[in-house]
Amino acid sequence: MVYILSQPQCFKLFKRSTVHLSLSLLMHIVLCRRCMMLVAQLLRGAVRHAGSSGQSSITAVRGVSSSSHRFAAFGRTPPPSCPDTDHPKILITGGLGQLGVGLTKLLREQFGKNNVILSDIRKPPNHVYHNGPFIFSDILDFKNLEEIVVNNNISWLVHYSAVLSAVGESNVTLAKEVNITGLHNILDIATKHALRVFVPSTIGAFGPSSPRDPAPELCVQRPRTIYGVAKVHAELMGEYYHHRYGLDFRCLRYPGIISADSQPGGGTTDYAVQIFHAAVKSGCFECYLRRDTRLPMMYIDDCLRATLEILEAPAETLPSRTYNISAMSFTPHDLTQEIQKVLPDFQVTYNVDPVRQAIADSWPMALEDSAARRDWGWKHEYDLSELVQAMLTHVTTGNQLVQAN
Ligand SMILES: NC(=O)c1ccc[n+]([C@@H]2O[C@H](COP(=O)([O-])OP(=O)(O)OC[C@H]3O[C@@H](n4cnc5c(N)ncnc54)[C@H](O)[C@@H]3O)[C@@H](O)[C@H]2O)c1
Ligand SMILES: C[C@@H](O)[C@H](N)C(=O)O
Repeated sequence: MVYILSQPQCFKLFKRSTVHLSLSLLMHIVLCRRCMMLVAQLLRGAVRHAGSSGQSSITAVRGVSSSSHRFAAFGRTPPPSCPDTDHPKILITGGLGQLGVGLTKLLREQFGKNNVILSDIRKPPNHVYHNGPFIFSDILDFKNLEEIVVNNNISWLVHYSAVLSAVGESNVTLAKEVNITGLHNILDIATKHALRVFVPSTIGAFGPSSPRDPAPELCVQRPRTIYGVAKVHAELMGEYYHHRYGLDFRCLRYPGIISADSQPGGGTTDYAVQIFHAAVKSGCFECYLRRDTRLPMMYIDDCLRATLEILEAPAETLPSRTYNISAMSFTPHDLTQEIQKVLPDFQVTYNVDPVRQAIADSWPMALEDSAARRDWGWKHEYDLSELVQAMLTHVTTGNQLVQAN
């Protein structure tokens, strides 16, 4: 005899957390699709469990249907009651931006696919969705964020959600909400649930009265953008929570990050990504910054490795909780010349955007990062020539793949 259950019937069945589902009973019922996924998870856990204890029945997970978010997460990640190893369980907010997908890949390689949950308020592309756990999370929704942290047994939180410098100047209200109110939610939840929390800061946390060449770790910070003001606020709040409540807060001031397979999200340094795509596709590029605008920059692989390194660093090696990290500094003209060594016909023209130029002029030309090198062994691998080689190779290969498909 076979029983076919509808979704509500399945919910009822699983809601009774004390019920024991025997394997023979399961063989006679056909569950709805979502519940089949849950049962598969339970069976996997039971097989592991049976291997050690010899039991052959499965206890339904308590309260499994009490929340749709929790249920969705169970469908895609192991239940919190069966952590597969001692690895941290990591949540990345704002993970669909320029940096999040790459960091997710690196952290999954290090800690296991199911231990890293990517989240954002946008719908992920198919290849991201199918690559590991993804969940909707709006950092402005405190309750939803806390529920995700608790239900998934999160121990580390990487907070990437942000509104970047140029977009922030065009929508100050949104930047205040996401970059300040959102950060408060993150710090409060991280403190309440004893999480390790990583919040990136930026060269944008310095301003025109900061020393510019190079900007040291500790100096005057009076940024002129809402993005920069929010990042100084994040640095200070994180350090305050660390000293006041013992929060394990870790922060790196990133330079402008350059990546081949992810697009920048509306910052002032975006030109340094766009230029490579233009060089490969059309052989010409119109730059919105002046040719002599020198800014600190870094290849994404170095940035993500630095992030993993500070996340893993033993607390006693971190006398400071906010570090500069640096790799190279260049102007649009320097970058053009380096690209022209490979693509001699590449042409760049300049059409300066006054908003982004004013932002860039208020930022440092270089960062001083000796504390990171001394305290936790930071070392960059990519200088300008290696960056250009890597970017041109990746962008060209990416283009060929797109054309081939
Ligand atoms: N990319 C860089 O050059 C650079 C340099 C310095 C610092 N940073 C910092 O690194 C972090 C990641 O940068 P990025 O370049 O990937 O940013 P991005 O702008 O590309 O992505 C930010 C993500 O945040 C998400 N987001 C916006 N509002 C949200 C909300 N309410 N809830 C949840 N998510 C929300 C967006 O959907 C987006 O996917 C940011 O904090 C940024 O300030 C980046
Ligand atoms: C520098 C960094 O914070 C970001 N890329 C921006 O330009 O806004």
